[in-house]
Amino acid sequence: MFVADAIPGERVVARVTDVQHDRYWRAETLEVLRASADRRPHVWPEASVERAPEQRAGGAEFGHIRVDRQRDLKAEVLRDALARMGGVELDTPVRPVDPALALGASLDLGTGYRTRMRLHVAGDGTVGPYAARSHTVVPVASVPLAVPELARIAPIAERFPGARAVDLVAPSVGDPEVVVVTGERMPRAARPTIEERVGDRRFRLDRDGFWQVHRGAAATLTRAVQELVDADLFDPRAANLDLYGGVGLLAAAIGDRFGETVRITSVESDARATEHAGANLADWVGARAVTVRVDRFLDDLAAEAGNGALAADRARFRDATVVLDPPRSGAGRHVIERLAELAPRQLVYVACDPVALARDVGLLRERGYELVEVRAFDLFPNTHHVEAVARLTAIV
Ligand SMILES: C[S@@+](CC[C@H](N)C(=O)[O-])C[C@H]1O[C@@H](n2cnc3c(N)ncnc32)[C@H](O)[C@@H]1O
Repeated sequence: MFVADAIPGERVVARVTDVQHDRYWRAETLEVLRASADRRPHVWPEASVERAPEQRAGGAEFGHIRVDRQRDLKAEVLRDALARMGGVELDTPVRPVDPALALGASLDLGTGYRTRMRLHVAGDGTVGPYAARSHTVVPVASVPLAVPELARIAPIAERFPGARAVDLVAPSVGDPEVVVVTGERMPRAARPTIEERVGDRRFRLDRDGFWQVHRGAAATLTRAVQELVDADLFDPRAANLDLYGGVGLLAAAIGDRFGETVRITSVESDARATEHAGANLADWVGARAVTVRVDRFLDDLAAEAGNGALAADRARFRDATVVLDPPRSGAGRHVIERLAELAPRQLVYVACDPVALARDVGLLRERGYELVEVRAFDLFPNTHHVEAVARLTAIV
């Protein structure tokens, strides 16, 4: 039974809300009878267990737990998923974002870190987050997970009749913005762009395009990918890949680590992101960005191989390093099978869902890869989410 708003070991009164699944049910806490020593006042008063469940703001479902216990719980989920689905026994601590990269976020409270946040709009124009597990808009007096400059300008007391949503965006370069989403489609070329800085490097992207949410996330993942790639296995001339590449963040991480001669192709399905990636990666003559779904890209490579690709081409993939950073659902069986056929030397897998990662690790282990190392980062404090970066190498 998954009991929302409780902590393992507590005694609570809970209401069962979902009995549709064979293997688990869901419930929500109504009252805490014996609290855990790790319970604290919720960081977001409107999400507190003292409110009726349907009036609790969603998006901060761990906010009632001390932050170090939150990390332990996430580490347990990762360990359990890797054991059950990946077939690997591995203890991976979940690390807080390095304070030097967290730039003002509170590591003790897990607040002040979100550079992106969506407020939803109710029928009467009021804005707020959705209540947990529903589409009811909950009015709030603050947005504590947002970076301070967004928290200051969040129009939580205003009304936006007719709008679909209100997006808050705080890029690392320039001013924070409030964007009223109306649902009208803007011509591609007219979409506003923003700039993000990671170390000394700048990335351009659409204002509503994908970028890592935590203020320190892009730098944390850049560093993790750079440290996890095994330099002895890295060949700058191989057909290196950055799959699900967005605007080129992780291809640039590889480029910055291994120098200007690096060959790497960033593969991304969103055409606008790829256009930006092309420009963001201009420092490397051997870097390119292509707009295509990863499964299609790998299918085409497989078809070429079937048509008698040159041995030299096949070797360029076998010598390659592949970074992949798929959406929450993970890469999945088809992509993993195709990747395993190309047999690159090493994979660095960036995952925002430990269960999808564990499933894909299991599939890769059945196809000649071993899991060498996993690092996990608390890029979403006060939520159940955790980011993990794994290195797998081909067993020769
Ligand atoms: C988690 S983001 C990672 C982006 C980038 N690596 C970064 O860190 O900024 C996943 C990206 O994959 C893209 N994407 C989703 N499904 C895809 C697919 N089937 N093929 C290619 N790209 C896809 C999304 O548009 C998004 O940019």
